[in-house]
Amino acid sequence: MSSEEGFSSAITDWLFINTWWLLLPFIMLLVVAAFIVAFVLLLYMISPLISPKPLKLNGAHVVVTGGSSGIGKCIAIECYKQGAFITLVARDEKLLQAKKEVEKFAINDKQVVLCISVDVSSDYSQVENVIKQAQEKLGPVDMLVNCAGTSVSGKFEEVEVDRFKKLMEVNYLGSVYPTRAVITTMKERRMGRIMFVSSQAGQIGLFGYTAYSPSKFALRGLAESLQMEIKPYNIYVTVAYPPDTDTPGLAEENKTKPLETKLISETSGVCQPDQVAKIIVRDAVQGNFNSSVGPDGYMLSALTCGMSPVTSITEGLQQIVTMGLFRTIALFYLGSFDSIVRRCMIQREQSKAANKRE
Ligand SMILES: NC(=O)C1=CN([C@@H]2O[C@H](COP(=O)(O)OP(=O)(O)OC[C@H]3O[C@@H](n4cnc5c(N)ncnc54)[C@H](OP(=O)(O)O)[C@@H]3O)[C@@H](O)[C@H]2O)C=CC1
Ligand SMILES: CCCCCCCCCCCCCCCC(=O)[C@@H](N)CO
Repeated sequence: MSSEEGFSSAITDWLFINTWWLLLPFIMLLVVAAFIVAFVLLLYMISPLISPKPLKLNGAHVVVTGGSSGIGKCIAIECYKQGAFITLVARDEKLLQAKKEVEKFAINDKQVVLCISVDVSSDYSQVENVIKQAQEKLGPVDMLVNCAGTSVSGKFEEVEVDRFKKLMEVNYLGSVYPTRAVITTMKERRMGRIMFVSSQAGQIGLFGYTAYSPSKFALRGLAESLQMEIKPYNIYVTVAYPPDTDTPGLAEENKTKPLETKLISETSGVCQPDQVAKIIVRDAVQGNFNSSVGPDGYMLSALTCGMSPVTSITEGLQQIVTMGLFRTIALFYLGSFDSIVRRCMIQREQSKAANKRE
């Protein structure tokens, strides 16, 4: 080996080592950049999962539509027990009786229950006016509970055609109007809670609920769209999906309920309104998008979560893990609902035939 060759290989070695070292900062830069990208992606993924700060009910102004009876009245009582100021909204004289009942649960002598008589579904300017009056008396609304609602059950062709419109007006527009009336102030204050009381029949369409279910499904669409708009303003929406609940409303509905609807609804039993109210208020205070009652309610909510927002990491994980299992269980339920409907039909036809023979 000549001395010249030895010299050039020494230079190449030297150059190689030097290039290596020259590259090292770039490699490190790449690694750091990759970490930053991964971190930002992770933050991006979990950002919708970060739970909001709970709302303090003590001293808050809570408006409850449908607050003169059933679930609404119990929600008002639950909030009053935690120190809230209440506005009860409904149409008729049950209001004054309800006011007295709620007042029994005062925890301090400053608390007030205000009653407002209005039909939440007929005229927006009227609703806007009464909300203004309530805000003048008790301050800006911190939480709006849209609970005014009514139901009709019956076979599609037997439900009066007017009823389809009426239910959309009361259950859907009757929730749009009060929400529209409070939203601007809530956005200005960058705080608030809006609750919609849907129903398990707003997650699954059932025999006998062709008029009622759509009006409750509609609330979910409204809630999802609205939540995306108002989340940056720190306002949180909750949709509650209660099962049958022992209220004057249910008693009225039961008078004309088809046997099929009764048998199918029995699956998730009958709840007490005060228990339902406790769960709903807890979820609204925490800012949970979804509020369900009981094991069937839990399964239905996981199963129908679709593209609805999540409010905790555990909720998201539970949905991911349980989806397939719950769908499998659901297929059995659907099979049993179909067989209830078929059995009822056969029985009816047999008794009709027997009546003819007589
Ligand atoms: N009970 C149940 O099984 C279930 C009920 N739900 C839902 O929960 C909500 C409450 O139900 P529930 O407690 O049983 O009902 P109730 O019939 O016991 O009470 C309904 C309340 O809404 C008020 N209301 C009805 N229509 C209007 C209107 N147009 N304007 C203003 N207020 C009105 C009523 O007062 P007034 O008549 O004086 O106006 C009353 O205060 C409803 O939306 C219902 O669909 C959901 C799942 C199950
Ligand atoms: C894994 C899947 C589980 C599936 C469980 C399905 C249970 C269905 C029961 C539906 C009950 C509907 C109650 C409607 C209540 C209502 O809104 C009216 N009473 C209002 O007056």
